Order: sequence, then C-alpha cells, then structure tokens
Amino acid sequence: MRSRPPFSLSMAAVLTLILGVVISAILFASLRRLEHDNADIEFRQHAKLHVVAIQKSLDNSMRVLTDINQLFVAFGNVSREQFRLFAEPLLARNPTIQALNYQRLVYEADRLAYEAGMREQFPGFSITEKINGVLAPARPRDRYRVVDYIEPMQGNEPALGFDADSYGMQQEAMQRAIDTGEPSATGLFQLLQERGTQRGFIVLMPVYRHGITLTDAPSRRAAVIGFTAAVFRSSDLIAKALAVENPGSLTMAERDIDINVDVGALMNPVWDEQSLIYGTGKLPSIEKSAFGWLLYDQPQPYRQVFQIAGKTWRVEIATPSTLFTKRSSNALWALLAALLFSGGTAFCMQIMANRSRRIQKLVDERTLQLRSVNEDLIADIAARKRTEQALQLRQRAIEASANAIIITSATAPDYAIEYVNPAFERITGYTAAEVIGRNLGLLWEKDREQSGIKEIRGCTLEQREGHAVLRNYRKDGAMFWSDLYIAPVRDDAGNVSHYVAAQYDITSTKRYESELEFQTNRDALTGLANRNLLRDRLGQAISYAYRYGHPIWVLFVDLDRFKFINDTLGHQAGDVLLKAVADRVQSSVRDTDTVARMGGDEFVLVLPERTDAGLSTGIVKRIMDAIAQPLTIEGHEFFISCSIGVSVYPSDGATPEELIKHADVAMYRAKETGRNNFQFYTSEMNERALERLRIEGDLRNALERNEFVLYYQPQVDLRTREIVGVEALIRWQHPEFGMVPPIRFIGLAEETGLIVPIGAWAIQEACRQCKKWQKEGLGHPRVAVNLSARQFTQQDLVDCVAAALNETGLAAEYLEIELTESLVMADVDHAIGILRELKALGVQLSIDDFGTGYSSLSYLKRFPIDVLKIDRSFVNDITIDPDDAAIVASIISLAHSLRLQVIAEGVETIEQLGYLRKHECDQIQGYFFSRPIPAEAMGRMLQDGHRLQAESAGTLI
Ligand SMILES: Nc1nc2c(ncn2[C@@H]2O[C@@H]3COP(=O)(O)O[C@H]4[C@@H](O)[C@H](n5cnc6c(=O)[nH]c(N)nc65)O[C@@H]4COP(=O)(O)O[C@H]3[C@H]2O)c(=O)[nH]1
Repeated sequence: MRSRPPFSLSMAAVLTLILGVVISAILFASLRRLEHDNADIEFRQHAKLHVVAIQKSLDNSMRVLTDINQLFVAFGNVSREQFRLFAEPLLARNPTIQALNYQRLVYEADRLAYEAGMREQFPGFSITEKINGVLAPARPRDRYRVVDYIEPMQGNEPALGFDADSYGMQQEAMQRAIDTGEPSATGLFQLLQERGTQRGFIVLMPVYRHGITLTDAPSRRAAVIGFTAAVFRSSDLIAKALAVENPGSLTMAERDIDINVDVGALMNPVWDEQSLIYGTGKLPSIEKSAFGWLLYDQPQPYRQVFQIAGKTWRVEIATPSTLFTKRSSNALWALLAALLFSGGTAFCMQIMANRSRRIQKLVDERTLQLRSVNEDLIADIAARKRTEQALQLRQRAIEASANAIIITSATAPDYAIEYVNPAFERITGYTAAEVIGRNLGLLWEKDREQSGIKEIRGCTLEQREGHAVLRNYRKDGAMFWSDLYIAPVRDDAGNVSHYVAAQYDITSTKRYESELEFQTNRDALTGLANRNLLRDRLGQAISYAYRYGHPIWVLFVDLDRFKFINDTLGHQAGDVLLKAVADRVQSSVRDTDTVARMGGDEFVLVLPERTDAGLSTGIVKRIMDAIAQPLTIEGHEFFISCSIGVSVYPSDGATPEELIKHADVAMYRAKETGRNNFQFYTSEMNERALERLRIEGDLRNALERNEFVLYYQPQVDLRTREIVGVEALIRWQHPEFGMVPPIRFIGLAEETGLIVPIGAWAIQEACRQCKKWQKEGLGHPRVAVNLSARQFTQQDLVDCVAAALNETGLAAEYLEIELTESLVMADVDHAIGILRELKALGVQLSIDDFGTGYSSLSYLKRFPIDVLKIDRSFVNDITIDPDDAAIVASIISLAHSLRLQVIAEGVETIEQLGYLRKHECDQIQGYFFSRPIPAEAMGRMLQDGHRLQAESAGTLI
C-alpha cells in the first residue's frame, strides 16, 4: 500500500494566502475609506440641509415679524382686529412662531386710562407683572411695555397686559431693537405662558411713531412707541423648522443625526447650556483614532454660525460614531469575499502543490523502479554471463580435475554411467566409451563385500549424499583405494535425475596412513608394539580381564649386559641382536599376546590368561631359554641372558602404568639376585626400588666422600690349607643405611657408569693394600678384584690396571682380575683381546660365576685365563643335588684339563668342602673359612698365619 505523504504546507499556498489577506485588507481599507468619506459627505449634506432649514425658518420668522412691524409702520395705528387678521395667516404659515404680539409703551400717566379702555374689552384687565412667580397688577413705574395684542390669544392669555419690561433680561435686546430698528432677539427665559419647562425667547422689532424721521439712535429712542414681537418656544422653533423645511429627511435626521442648535453670544461660540435652545442629544467629542475609521463611521460634527436678530446663532450637528455595518456591510462582504477568495486560491495552490508533489513522488518512484528494474536486468545479464562462464569453468575444471568425476543417471536402469572425466580414464584405465551405460560397480569386480558399497547403495536408495572408502580395481586388475563421494542432482522439479560421484585415489594416503599407524604404534627397529600400543593393548586386556575375572601377567624383560655388546660391537650389531631377541620373544608367545619394545634392551610382554591355557612360570622360562640361544652376529657367536620381572593383574596393579612399573621393579630385583633370572613383583620390591632411587643419588658422591671400603675374603689352598689369596669385595659405608652390600649398588653403578671410577678405585686400593701386607711381611697373597662389564669395555682398562700396579708397586702376578662368564662370553673375540693385553701385564685372570652362563667350554681354551671360579649356586647344592655335584666335578676336571686353577665359591659347610677336596678342587672361598672382613682383620689373619683347620680338612681327606 502506498503510504500517504506527510502533509506539508506549500510555500506558494502560504504566499498566496498572505498576499490574499494583504490585498483583502487593502481592499477592505479602501472600501472603508470610501464608505467612511461617503458617510462624512452624506452627513455634511444632511447637516447642511438641517442648518439651512433652521436658518430659513428663523429668516421666515424674522420676515413675519418684519411684515407685522410694517403693518404698524404702514398704518401707524393698527387695531386689535387688524392685528389679528394680519397675524393669523402668518402664524398659520409659520408654525415655528409661538405667538405674535404687539407691546405697547404705556406711561404711568396713561395707565389708568389704558387699563380702563382695555377693561371694556377685557373685563378686569390690568397691567401685570410677575411678583414672586405670580402674575399681579404691575407696580407703578414710569413706563410699561404692555403686551397689548397677542395672537393667537388662545394659550397666550396670561401674556395679555403683561409688562414685558418687568423682565429685566429683555432690556438689552429691546434697547438694541430701538437703536437699530431691526429685529432683536432676547436671551432665553421662561415664557409667561409656558406651562412646561421649555424656555423661549422673543424677537422684538420697534414700532416708531408714524411719520417721524429716524436718523439716529436718540431719534429712534424718542420715536419708539411700542414693539412687535414674535414669541418662540426654543425647542419647538427648531423642531418645527426642521419638520417644516425637511419633511422627508427629518426621520433620517432624527434617526441618524444628533442635532444641537444653540443660541449664544456672538463672542462666546463655545457651548453653553444657558444658551442652548435645542438639543437632541449630547454632542460627542469626536476623537478620531488612527484606524477607527476602519470599523466606525465617524463624520466630523458640522458647525455653522450665522447672525439673525442681533444674535449669533451657532448650529452644530453631529452624529455618534457607528459601527460601519450599520450603514453598509459592503466592505465586510468584500473583505469576506476577498478572504474567501484568497483562502480558496491558497487552498487551490496547496491542492495543486500537493498534487504536483504526489506526481513528483510518483515520477520519482517510477524512476526508481525503472532504475531498479534496469539494474536487475543488467545484473541478470551479468549473472547469466557469470553463470555461463562458471559453467564453462566448471566444465573445464571437471575435465582438468585430477580426481575422477562420474555422473550416473538416477532413472536409467542400473544407474548407468553417463559421463566420466579424463581423470577417471587415467585412474581406472577404462575409456569413457567402455564405461558409459554401465554401472559404477564394474570398479569393484568381485570385491563386493565391502561396507562402503552398502553405504553407496544406501545413498542411491535414499537419494541422499554420502561417502565411502572403497577398494577399486583398475582395468588391469590392480587394486587402488578410493574415497568416493556421491550426491544426488535434482532437476527443476526437485526430482533426483542424476548422481554425481567424485572419486579420489587415496592409495598413497592409505599407505601413508598405515605407515603412520605403524610408526605411531610400532617400534621401528623390531616391528614390535611400542609404548603407545602397549599401553593401549594392556588397557584393553585389563578391561577384558576385569570383565571376565582373568589374571594378566606383565613381563618386563631386560637383556643382561646388552650395553656391553652395543658398546663393543657397535649399534648395528646391537640392532641385529635386538631384532633377533624380538623375533625369539615373539615366537615364544601366542599371537594374541602383546610383545612390545620399550626402548633400548627392554621388552614388555602382556600375557592375558586364557581359559584354554593358564599362565605359569614355564612361559617365563621358555622366553628366557629362547633369548639364551647362541646368536651369531657378524661371524661372532654371542650368548645372551636376560632378567625378567613379572607383575600380575589385578594383585600388582590396576592400570597399565602400575603393572609396567611393578614388572620393571621386579626385573631389577631379578637382576640384583644375579641376572639370568626372573622375579615376581612383591610390595617390598617397591620399597627397595624407592631405596634404590635414593642410593642412586647418594652413589654419585660416595667416592669423593671416601665412603667405599674393601673387605677381603680369604681364598684357601686345599692342599696347603694356607691363605693363598684374597678377594677384594667392595662395601659402601652409607651414612644412613650403614654398610651397603655390593649387590645393592654395583648394578646401579654399572648403569650410571659410576662403576668405572669406583672399579678403578677398587683396583688401586686392592693393590695398595696387598702391597702393604707384603711390606708388613704378611706373606704374598694374591688379591682378586672384580671387573664389571662396563669396565671391560673401558678403553683404558689395561692402562688403568697397569697404572694401579705401578703406583702401588705391586707385582702384577699378585693381582687377579675376575671376569664373569657372561662378560667374556658376550663377545668372545673382543674379550680375548682384552684378556691378552691384561695377561701381558702379568696379572692373573679368572672367570667368575662359572657355570651360570651359557659359555661354551670350547672357548675357555682360547681365553688366556688362569682360574675358574665355580659359582656358589652349584657349590651350594653339591651335597644335595647330584646334577650340581656332577657339574662341579666336571668343571674341576675340565679346568684341570685346561691347566686352570679351580676355586669354589660359597663354601659354607664341611660337606661342601669335603666334596670339593674329593674332586681335587684347588682352592676354596666361603663362609666356612671366613666371611669377607676388613683389611685390618685380614691383615691380622695373615699375620696369625690363619689356615684351614687340619681337622676339618683332615677329616675329609
Ligand atoms: N652365601 C654365601 N656367600 C658367600 C660365601 N662366600 C663368599 N660369599 C659371597 O659371594 C660373593 C663372591 O663374590 P662374587 O661372586 O665375585 O660377586 C660379587 C661381585 O660380583 C660383586 N663385587 C664385589 N666387589 C666388587 C668390586 O669391587 N668390583 C666389582 N666389579 N664387583 C664387585 O658383588 C658380588 C657380591 O659380593 P658380596 O656381596 O661381597 O658377595 C661375595 C661373598 O660375600 C658363602 O660361603 N656363602
């Protein structure tokens, strides 16, 4: 709906209205001025007529008076009857005259006669005057001016015989009349015959004695005999004059004009109530306001002064200001009409302005619409162009796409392919002609059980878009992975007419993904699970075990002395060894078990219990045996053992981290108890592990704090029963834990590398002590020092030993270096080299712990060793385990055949001693003879010549 424009006044309309109002005002003012002036003129004309009427009436009256005076002049003596006959018609013609009379001058002397004569006609006549307001016979005086004749008699009877001189106020007029002979008016006074309040006046005209020549005033005074007088009632005079003279206009005059006629002295033209003879109203004092004429008719009072009967007559005629509408509404109507016309014109202008504004607005709207339509049209054309270009671009993009684009029909049977782009041909090896009309499924060949195919079918059935990863097959049969996106294409009616599929060859991505997955979860060297996958698998196994109540074993496997191999043969050899161990471990367990490499030489196995096969230590042993199989690397044969810690779910932990950590702790415990061993985790181990951490920290400072001491355990020759040697065994005098045995810190020292300086110190100290004993004359016992694997790989080992000998001055033959079996067997060739160098120094060499490892006896021939030390584990059981007894016997025999000395370790009982003696063991070492003791004690023992008791030896011999 078009909104109505807001109303606004048009400037043209407003100006028109203002102009119209101004013109109307001017018109009105002009008309009013005209009317006002007309009214003024009309008024003056009327007023003039009135004045003329009054003047004329007075003139007529004066003429009547003159006429009647002429009667006396002509006849000298005029009878009463003549007077009457003459006056009557005059009075009839001049109604303004109240009465005409003749006043006779009667002298006192003639009074009686006169009165007598009059009484004949008028019985009781007497000359009268007014005394105290009442008519009475006149008091005697020289002369009387007696009203002798009077017409009309009727109504004027009281005046007959009245002495007019008794009215002093007429004297002046009378005297003037006498002196001039002209009519002379008196002032206003109450007429004798007047019954009302109206005043009147008399105009006197003298009558002189007949025949007398009148030349001047005295002659006139002397000749005067009487007076003719006209009596006027003042108001009646003017009213009748106006009525007689202006019978037509009187009404108007009465209505419209206030007429005031006054009689006053010539010298006093100002209004005077006493001299006012006629007044119809109070004359307004006209005070003209500047614009009063606009609304009121305000004619100027009309004044005229004239002389009649010796008096100055002033007639003033005025009319009150009246609202102009009283006279004429023409100006008003003209004003209204002009205003109406102006308003109408302005209204028309406003309407025209509104209309033109509407038209302008409409034109603007239409212009805007047109412009908008035009712009739309241009935009439409541009959009079409863009669409065309976009279509071309898309077509080219599809053609140029590196990915396969396929368009299939949604209505044709089997969703026949309608279009494939060049990339499709390139990827699949099919030409467009070969696939058009066929189903996309040709790419899947017989591999139709893929879940992605179901998804794609679902998309076409439900007419929705979707996505699937598929194995596709090229025309040549080669498989490739594709990521297929399919989307329905709808026609204008919204029906699905086609499907468009984009196929991405993701074979390389898949390959990369699997590599990535492998890298993420697999150990790069061995292909075993890495820490990530281990944690994952162990987590899953825990969940499963928790649900079904099965235990899980977690095995922490650490290769013994791997570092030695790695350091001596290099990393490549180390890697070969690790791979071999990995394979062996993997093949010792079920496929479903997890074997992971934690890094270095550490492996973790997750062995969940199955219903079909329970877990037992047999599995652990099997793993250890598998690892212990001889291994040839770069032509060298190695024997490697391992230490295994076992933690059990749920008793040893509920999380992967806990179980792995506890298995690790158990593994350390296994190492501590002598390698090539396994241990189940116990809570005490944990405490030990914590302690171990503490020890590790303290160990770093122990050497410089001189906390290490050497204890010495004597070695006794079974034939001589004398002490022939001592084994130096290190002790750590820990400030808190007290005397710490080597088993608790040697392994740690090896791991941390601290064993190198500690070992060097031990050699030096042992040499020094031995030399000291020799110097003290305590004989020449050999001192045996243990050498760790780490020391064995030490580049300057030989130099170090040589330096110790040099510095202490001990002859090399008194120093025996003990090497463990596994140490030399780990890398036989390397070991032989070192051993030869050491041997070259002149030191004795012994193989410690013999029998525990997997050393091949055949190698012993190649080692330049002097002594074999039978491990105490065999010695321990020789009296109870025939196998161990047989092993010990054969070791002694073998050693002897190789011309090696044999020392049995850990001889504790006389039975063991007996057995060893029996099998011709050369020397023994063990608690039976002495525990390891401090150097002083050892010195004393040497000094005392302490020897194996003959009884104990003898009883057995
Ligand atoms: N049960 C029993 N044990 C007996 C008997 N006779 C001796 N032994 C103990 O057996 C160990 C013999 O030392 P080892 O086999 O070389 O085994 C040594 C050696 O491998 C290592 N070790 C000791 N001192 C050093 C050292 O200075 N350097 C190095 N590298 N290793 C050392 O620590 C291991 C343990 O030393 P020790 O605790 O002193 O333990 C000593 C000794 O006290 C016996 O009759 N019964």
